[in-house]
Order: sequence, then structure tokens, then C-alpha cells
Amino acid sequence: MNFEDIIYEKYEGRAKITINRPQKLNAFTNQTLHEMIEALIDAWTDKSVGAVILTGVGDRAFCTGGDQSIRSKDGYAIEESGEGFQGLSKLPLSNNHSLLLQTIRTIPKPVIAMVNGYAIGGGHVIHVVCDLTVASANAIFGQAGPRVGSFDAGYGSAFLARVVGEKKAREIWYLCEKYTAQDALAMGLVNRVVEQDRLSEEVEKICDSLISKSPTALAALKASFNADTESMWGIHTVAGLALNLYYNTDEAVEGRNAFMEKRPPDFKKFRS
Ligand SMILES: CC(C)(COP(=O)(O)OP(=O)(O)OC[C@H]1O[C@@H](n2cnc3c(N)ncnc32)[C@H](O)[C@@H]1OP(=O)(O)O)[C@@H](O)C(=O)NCCC(=O)NCCSC(=O)CCC(=O)c1ccccc1C(=O)O
Repeated sequence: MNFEDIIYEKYEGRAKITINRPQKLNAFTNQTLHEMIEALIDAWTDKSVGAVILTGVGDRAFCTGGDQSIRSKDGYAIEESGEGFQGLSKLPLSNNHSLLLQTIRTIPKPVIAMVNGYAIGGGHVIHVVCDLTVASANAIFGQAGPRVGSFDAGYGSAFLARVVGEKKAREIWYLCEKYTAQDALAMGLVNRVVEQDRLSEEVEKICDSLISKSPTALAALKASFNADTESMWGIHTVAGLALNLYYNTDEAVEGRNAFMEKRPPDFKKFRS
């Protein structure tokens, strides 16, 4: 597969996937997610690879979730996701996002999120399911769904609660505030915070350590850590169906339009 939305590199036992949509703060489309899944499967099946790095191009964003500019009433407009899209790119965005999360969890090699700026919305969820997260001091974390008419009621909420605790996870989703890298470190949302100019160096050091370890031991440990939360995949699948239906409502469209029109949303009339 030719990659357009990501940069995929392999070197010294690592596979590195870099989201390359800086004009949209590395927000993703179906095509982006499809490419990330394909790259992960390549890393999975390549015996020379011992660890995977996920990051975003530039120093402003890791990933800011779904590209709101191509989001329509039926979810995200597939026909606007680029010409010649095929295979997984034909699925609704939420399905591709779910498959990406599950692939990150299932690949029997450690996946490290290198967060170099905003990790927001569906982009935040991606780092949450990675095995490790290393953040630069300028990184900003948060969910945006209830503000922009979206939600991830699967791994995005349930697994987040396992990571930071119930109260904090509810706060993150309900209030849609932004958290600094130091906030994230304090709540156990990231493993390490380093100055921006040392981010790559720190991640490379962690990769050196990982690839010097027994790959089978790491794979077994990853599967074991996953086992306890595996049933969330079922919840996540139901939540994906609900999300696709929700995108078709006036309420969700108001959230999306408010973001695109740079105004506060007005959800009053949707209260029940
Ligand atoms: C990321 C921000 C906080 C950055 O704010 P700021 O620094 O003030 O910069 P801006 O001027 O806002 O942004 C610069 C520029 O980038 C454009 N942009 C930013 N994010 C997106 C995006 N996601 N899609 C499209 N475009 C984006 C922005 O419009 C500006 O463009 P100009 O042309 O220069 O005006 C802030 O930008 C922000 O809050 N962004 C929105 C993030 C967002 O809403 N993400 C989706 C959230 S949905 C969610 O949280 C749950 C759903 C979910 O997880 C999920 C599950 C399954 C499938 C998809 C999703 C999903 O994420 O939708």
C-alpha cells in the first residue's frame, strides 16, 4: 500500500508511524486510519521489528481526532477521504478507529505513543490504548466529544477509567478541559515527560531497552495486561454502532457545526 497520510519508517528494530496531516493538526480521516492499521500489520509481521512508535508530524500535534471538516450527517464523508480509497477506507470512520485501537492492543509488540503536542478526542484515545506514552513538556491532553457532538463510549471511556480512575475519567469526558503534560504525569496518563528537544532521544532510549528484552516475554505480558480489559472490545463495538447513529442526529451536527463555525454549541433544545 502506498501511504499518503502517514510516514512509515523501519530502522534498528523499530517501526515508526507518523501521522502527516499538519494542516489539520494531524486529525485523521478513514484513509489515515486505514494506513495506520496497514503499517501496524506490517510491523507485526516483520521479524526485524521489536517495538513500534506512533507520533504526529511537527511540534503542534500528536493527533486531534476525527477530521471535523469532512464530518457529515452520516458520520464522516467517505467520498471526501481521497480518491481511489478502497478496502478498510470504505468503512465508517468509527469502525476504522475501533480497528486501529484493537490492532494497537493486539500486536504482540510494545507500541509507544510519542506525544509531541495536542492529543485530543479520538487522537487522545489512540495514545490511551498504547502500551507506553512519552510526552513532551508542551503536550496537551483532553477529550472533546460532548463539545463537538461525538463520544467514544468504549475503550475511550472505560479503559481511560482503568488508567486514571473513575472520577478523573468522568471529569475528562464531561468537562472537555485541556490538561498539561505535568497534569497527565500526575494522573498516571503518561509514563514520562521530557523537554520537547529531548523527546525523540528519550523514546529511542526506551526502544533500545525494549528491543534488548525477550520478545516472547514482552508479548506474553502484553497479552496478560490486555486480558483483564478484553471484554471492553464488546462494549466498544456497541458504542461504535451507537456513535454512527448519533452522528445522524441534529444534536451531533450542532456540535460539529459549532466547531467549524468557531462558536459555542447550543445543545439546550436536546435536553431530555
Ligand atoms: C486541537 C485544538 C484544541 C487546538 O486549538 P488551537 O490551538 O486553538 O488551534 P485551532 O485554531 O483550533 O486549530 C488549528 C487549525 O486546525 C484545525 N483543526 C484542529 N483540530 C481539527 C480536527 N479535529 N478536525 C479538523 N480540523 C481541525 C482547526 O479548525 C484550525 O483550522 P483553521 O483553518 O486554521 O481555522 C482545537 O483545534 C480542537 O479542539 N480541535 C477539535 C478536536 C476535535 O473536535 N476532535 C474530535 C473529537 S471527537 C471525540 O472527542 C470523541 C470521538 C472519538 O474519539 C472518535 C471515535 C471514533 C471515531 C472518531 C472519533 C473522533 O475523534 O471524532
